[in-house]
Amino acid sequence: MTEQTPLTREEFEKALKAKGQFYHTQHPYHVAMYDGSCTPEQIRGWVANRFYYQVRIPIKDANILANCTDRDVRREWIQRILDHDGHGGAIGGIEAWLRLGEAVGLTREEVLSHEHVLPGVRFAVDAYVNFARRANWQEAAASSLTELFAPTIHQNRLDTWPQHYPWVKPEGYQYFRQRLSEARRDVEHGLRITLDTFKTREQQDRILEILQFKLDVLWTMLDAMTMAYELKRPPYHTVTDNRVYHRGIEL
Ligand SMILES: O=C(O)c1cc(C(=O)O)c2c(n1)C(=O)C(=O)c1cc(C(=O)O)[nH]c1-2
Repeated sequence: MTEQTPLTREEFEKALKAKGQFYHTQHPYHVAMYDGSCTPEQIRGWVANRFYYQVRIPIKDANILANCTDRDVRREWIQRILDHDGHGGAIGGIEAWLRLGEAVGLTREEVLSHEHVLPGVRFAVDAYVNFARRANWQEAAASSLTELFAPTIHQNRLDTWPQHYPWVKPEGYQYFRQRLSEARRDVEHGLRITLDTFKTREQQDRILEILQFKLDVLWTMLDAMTMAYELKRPPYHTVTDNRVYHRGIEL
């Protein structure tokens, strides 16, 4: 079998960016969020479920750090954990997300308890964390590259939510504001690692598939929320109105 010609650095970057067409911005749940047609229950459901992603991201990044043998990379990567957990006088992303929860009418306790987190969301997020735990650190770093497509998403929320959802308290928007610059910096670092590391066509194809896996994680989270909050078919809806699905156990 002849080896396939590797993509040049520019071609590889272009192929990674082309994956943006499958970003969760195209999911109907997100589309509804921007055009103002989400109900308060759908907004609250999204905020409560996405909190599970927020709290798992630093654990995911700690796994990457644990596997990373490059001191310079570790010195930069650690910033991601500090951004989410907070450091010095700055509140982190997790605290900012809890304030978003309060701004949309959820209590801190309710969000912190994960009581609204749907099994499909848990499974998707856990798959991402487990991937980062097992993969080599360069592949795990590449899986964060969906953030290439995220800066506009945060800006879109800042542009559209206040007019569509005036009942959301403005204090809630801090998270989206702080992510604008953080996401740009993270993605620049992740892209540098990816382009510097993966040089053969086989490796490059594998990274494109890993990025697709990460897109699948994000899309699947929204599918689970669609079932529960739009189609009113949460797990076990044919049996009970109670939230009987598992909570509070670490798998
Ligand atoms: O709101 C979003 O749509 C969105 C998407 C993503 C992403 O693409 O994974 C992240 C974030 N937000 C985000 O806020 C965040 O901190 C973050 C970290 C990561 C990552 O994979 O390390 N993705 C994302």
